[in-house]
Amino acid sequence: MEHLFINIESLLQVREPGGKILKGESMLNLPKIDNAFLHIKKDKILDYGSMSSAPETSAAKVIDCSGKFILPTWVDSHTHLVYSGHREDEFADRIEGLSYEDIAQKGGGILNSAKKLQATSFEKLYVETEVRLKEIMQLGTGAVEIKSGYGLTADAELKMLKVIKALKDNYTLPIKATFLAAHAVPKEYKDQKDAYVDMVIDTILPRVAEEGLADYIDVFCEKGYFDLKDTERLIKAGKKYNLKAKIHVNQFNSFGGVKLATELGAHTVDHLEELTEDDIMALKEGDTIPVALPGCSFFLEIPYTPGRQIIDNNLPLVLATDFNPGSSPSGNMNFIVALACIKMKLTPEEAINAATFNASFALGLQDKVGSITRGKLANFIITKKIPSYRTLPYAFGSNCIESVWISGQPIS
Ligand SMILES: N=CN[C@@H](CCC(=O)O)C(=O)O
Ligand SMILES: [Zn+2]
Repeated sequence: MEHLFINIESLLQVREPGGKILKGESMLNLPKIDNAFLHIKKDKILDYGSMSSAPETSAAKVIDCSGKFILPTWVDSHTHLVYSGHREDEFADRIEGLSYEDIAQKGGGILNSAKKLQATSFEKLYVETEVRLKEIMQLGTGAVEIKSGYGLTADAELKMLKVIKALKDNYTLPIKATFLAAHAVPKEYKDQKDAYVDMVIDTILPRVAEEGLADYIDVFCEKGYFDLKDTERLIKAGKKYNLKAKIHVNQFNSFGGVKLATELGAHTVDHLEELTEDDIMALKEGDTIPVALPGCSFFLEIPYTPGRQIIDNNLPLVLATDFNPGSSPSGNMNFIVALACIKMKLTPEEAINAATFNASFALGLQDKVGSITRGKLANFIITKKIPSYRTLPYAFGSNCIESVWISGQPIS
């Protein structure tokens, strides 16, 4: 099946194949073609250009896009989409003055979600997660990373990863799975953190690798969770199974995790709300990609990742939702792009680049998604009739999306 989209007000993020991740000033450039056409065949982008060179074809269904913009779907490179139940009570506790740390200390937080998830069947967990996956696709996400980490036992971690595997099998959007058993020390291992890390490395990780259930390994490197030594052990253990590292780091404290992760060649470092000059230096010395999660800053009222400073240091930046029940219960990438502009002072062009093209590199999906490029997946957003693409972050609470296409099909 072929589709030809014509009279597109502006076709955004148009790039030739083989580009590199955007750093510094290059993030300001959002390449576009005004008054454009887009031609797709089956699940791929076949061609695009200005309307003056639009093909005359009877093979394609023609769709008029006058007044509308087309851009690649968002790439959400950091989510915890698999969870069971919610944590609204903790939300209310925080409104009454408790901090995220206070709640975790009383057995809430990640351990609360782990308790719920351990008691939930695979089938129910799949259904709960699928609802969220469908929701984020409607919101324009066309590739996503999903983590384990609310299991914290071999069985429950594998259950989570199998839910992700089932979603990979049942949906055409690219999904990457990340193994995050080192998300919190479970109650059963209280005061025996080393024994828990041993168990993760010696028992769960080999099974995860053997069954091919993960693409990445992650650690919550933070005071009260996992320290530098644990993080190093887990990154090195993942490497033995060819799992690159994506690390939760510097969410509340900066104590050397960024330097360690970059030196060990982590693929991404995510959060970075607390970032020192030394951390910036470490990022500049390596190839590790910094990922900001402004939904978490918004929801927990903690500092925003200094994205402006990261870009001004000629580094790349990626934006993601961190969709999870505790610190960011939203998978709305449109809101993330708006927050990045409003709170982190990114320009709309920088924010869109961080949430599409650069984000595809954070998942190793740069040959498949992230831009309008011949041969890439036909995963794109058609906006409503809006005055400018800058309306997307500007009208932050409005739904500017008319339809979302994944693998050459409109999703319903
Ligand atoms: N910080 C660690 N993990 C999640 C939050 C987990 C939770 O509160 O359930 C995050 O990325 O913010
Ligand atoms: Zn997270």
